[in-house]
Amino acid sequence: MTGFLIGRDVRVKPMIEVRNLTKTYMTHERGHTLREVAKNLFHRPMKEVKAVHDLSFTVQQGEMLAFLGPNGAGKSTTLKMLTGVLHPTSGEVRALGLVPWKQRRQYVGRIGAVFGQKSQLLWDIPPVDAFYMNKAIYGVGDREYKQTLDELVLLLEVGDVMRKPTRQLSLGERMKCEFIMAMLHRPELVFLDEPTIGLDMIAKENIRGFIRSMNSQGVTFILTTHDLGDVEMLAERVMVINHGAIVVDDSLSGLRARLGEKKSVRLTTETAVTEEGLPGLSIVERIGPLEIAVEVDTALLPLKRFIREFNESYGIIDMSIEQLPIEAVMKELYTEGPSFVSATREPEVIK
Ligand SMILES: Nc1ncnc2c1ncn2[C@@H]1O[C@H](COP(=O)(O)OP(=O)(O)OP(=O)(O)O)[C@@H](O)[C@H]1O
Repeated sequence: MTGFLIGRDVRVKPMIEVRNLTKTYMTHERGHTLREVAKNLFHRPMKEVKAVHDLSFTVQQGEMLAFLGPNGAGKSTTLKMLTGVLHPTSGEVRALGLVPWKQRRQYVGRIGAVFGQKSQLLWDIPPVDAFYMNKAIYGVGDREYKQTLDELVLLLEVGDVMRKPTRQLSLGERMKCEFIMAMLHRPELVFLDEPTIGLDMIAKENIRGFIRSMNSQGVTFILTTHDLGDVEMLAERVMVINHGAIVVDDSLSGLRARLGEKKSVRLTTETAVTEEGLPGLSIVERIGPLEIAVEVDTALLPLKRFIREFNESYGIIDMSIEQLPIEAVMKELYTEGPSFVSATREPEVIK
C-alpha cells in the first residue's frame, strides 16, 4: 500500500481486540444531609460505579469506527483503557499487538489522538514550533519529518497559519494544526474525541475531508462524538454503548435500515391540520399555524395516499419529503438499556 503509512506493515489485520473489558470505579459516598456529611468525616463508605461492563469487540486495520453513546455511557472510560491511560478492572485489550497500559512507551509511538476540547499546542508559541517539539519527542527523522509536514500542510492549507502564535488562530485553524500535531509521527491508529466541536460548516467539512483522506490511506480511526453529522459523513461502522455495555454494533447503512420505510415530511397547507387521523402518520412538530412536520411510515401509509388525503382535507401549498435523519434511531438507542443488545459482530479470540 502507498500513502500515509508507506513502509509500514499494513496488511489487513485486527487493530484492536477487546475481550470482556470491565472498569469499576470505587468512589467515596458523599452524604446529602448535614448529619451524613458529619458522619462521613469519620467513616466514608465506598461506592462502586460500573462504568464499563464486559465489552468485547474487534476493530480491523483501516476501519473508521464511530463509538457513540449518551453522556455517562462509558465512552471516555473505554477510550482511556484503549489508549493505555487507565488500567481495566478486568478483561483484555490488544491494540497493534500490544497491551496499551503495559507497553505504553511502544504503544504511544504508534497511536495519535485529537481532543476537540483539549489542546496539544502551546498557547504562546506558533504551531510549527510545537510540531518540532513533537518531532523530538517521537524521534522522527529529519527527512521523514519534512516530508510528512509538507504533505499535511498542503492537505490542510495551513502554510502561513502555522507560523502565527497559537492564541491568534481561529478555532478552525487551530484544529487543523491539532491534527498535524497528532499525525506527524504517522500513527496507524488515531483516537478522535469531538474533533469538530464548535467549528463552522466549512471548517467541519475541511476536517472531515482530512480524516477521510487519512483513512483512505490506511489509518484506522476511532471517533467519539455527539455530532451525528460527523457520523454520517465519516463512519462506516457505528458502535453505541449505554450504561457501560454495547447496545448496537452495526454498519451505518444497517442502522439506517432500522428506520424502516419512514419519511420526514414538511407541509404548508391552506387550512390548519387538525389531527393525525391516518394509520402510519404522526405529527412531529407544529412549526406555524399552517406549517407542520410529520413522520410517515410508508409501509402503513403509501406516500401517494398520504398526499391525496392531505390535499383533499387541508389543501397542500408546499411540501418537502426527506429520509428520516439518523438522529431518530440514535434517540431510540440512547434511551434503551443494554437489553436492546443486537451486536452484529462475533467477538474473535485473542491468540
Ligand atoms: N474517575 C471516576 N471516578 C468515579 N466515577 C467515574 C470516574 N470517571 C467516570 N466515572 C463514572 O463512570 C460513568 C461513565 O463515565 P464516562 O466519562 O466514561 O462516560 P462518557 O460516555 O464518556 O460520558 P460523556 O459523553 O458525558 O463524556 C459515569 O457514571 C461517570 O460518572
